Amino acid sequence: MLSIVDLHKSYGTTTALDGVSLDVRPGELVGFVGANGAGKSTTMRIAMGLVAADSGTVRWHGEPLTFTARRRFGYMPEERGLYPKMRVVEQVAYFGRLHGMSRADADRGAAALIEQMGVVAQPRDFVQALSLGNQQRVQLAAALVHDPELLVLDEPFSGLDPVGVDTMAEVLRQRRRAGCGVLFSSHQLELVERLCDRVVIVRAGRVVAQGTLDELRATGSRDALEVTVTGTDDAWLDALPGVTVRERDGATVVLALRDPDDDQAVLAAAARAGRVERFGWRRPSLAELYRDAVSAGAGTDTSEAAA
Ligand SMILES: Nc1ncnc2c1ncn2[C@@H]1O[C@H](COP(=O)(O)OP(=O)(O)OP(=O)(O)O)[C@@H](O)[C@H]1O
Repeated sequence: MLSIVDLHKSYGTTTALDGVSLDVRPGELVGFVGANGAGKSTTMRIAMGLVAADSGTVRWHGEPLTFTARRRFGYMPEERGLYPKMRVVEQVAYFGRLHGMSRADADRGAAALIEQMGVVAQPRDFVQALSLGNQQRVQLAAALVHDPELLVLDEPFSGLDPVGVDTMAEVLRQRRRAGCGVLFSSHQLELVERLCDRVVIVRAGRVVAQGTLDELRATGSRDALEVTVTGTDDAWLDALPGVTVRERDGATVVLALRDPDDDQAVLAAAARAGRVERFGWRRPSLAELYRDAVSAGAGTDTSEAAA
C-alpha cells in the first residue's frame, strides 16, 4: 500500500500542498480530482521522488520509499516524457530495461502492450510522427511494461478519443484485477465516477473529501428529487415549504427537500397541477459531490487516516 501522509510543499510564496494525505491499496483504483493548480501533480511528483516535499512522508507497505521500491512503480507524468526520435516499440522496451527487465522480456512486453493499447503506428515509426493520442497510448505502455505494483498516472485520459478512453479504462481495470494499485488524476468526473473504487478531492493543496462514492454521498450532497410535470408552470412549487429548486430544465425540476418524507406532498402537489411524467429520487453524481466538497467551508474526509 502507498501511504502519503501530511505532505507540505511551497514554491516561494505559493503553497502547493498544505497537508495532503491519501492511501492507495493493492487492487484499488483511486481517482484524484481537483481544480487546476489544486496540487495533484505536485503530490504525484513527490510520490515518485521527482520533487522533494518540505515535510510529510511517503511510505510503501509501511516503509520509507526506496529507489528499489520505486522501480516497481509505473508513472505517467503530466508533461509526458517520450523520446521523439526513438521508434515506438524500442521506446517502450527502453523503459522496461530502465526498470530492470532483460532485453528479450522488454521487447516482448513492449510489442504486446503496443498492440493492447491499440497504438496506430508501425513498429518502426518514430514517436514524433504519431498523433498526440497515440503518443499518449505509448506513454501508458511505457508506464506498464515492467508490470508495476503501483501506477501513478497524471491525467492519462486527457486528449484521448472515445475509443482510446475505453481502451485505457479497460487496461486500468485489468491492472486492478491483477492487484495493482492505481492513482490517477482527471478532470473527467463521469469517467472517474464510472471507474474508481475511491475518490480523493483536493482543493488548494488540501484534501477536502475522500472515500468511496457511497461514503461521499453519506456525508456530502443529499439526494435530489427529480420531477417532470407537463401542462403547468412552476407555480405549483410556490406553496411547498422546505423545498428548494436546484435545477430547472423545461418541464423538469430538480428539488432539494429539507425533510425527505415530504416527497409524497410534493407528488400530490405536482399531480394537482398537471401531468406527472417522471418522479423519483436521484443520487448525486460525483460532479455534484465535487461541487459541494470544493465550495467554501467543505471539509469532509471519510478516510480512516482522517478519523
Ligand atoms: N515547479 C513549480 N514552480 C512553481 N510553482 C509550482 C511548480 N509546480 C507547481 N507549482 C504551483 O503549485 C500549485 C499546484 O500545482 P499542481 O501542478 O500540483 O496542480 P494540479 O492540481 O496538478 O493542476 P492541473 O489540474 O492544472 O494539472 C500551483 O499553484 C502551481 O502553480
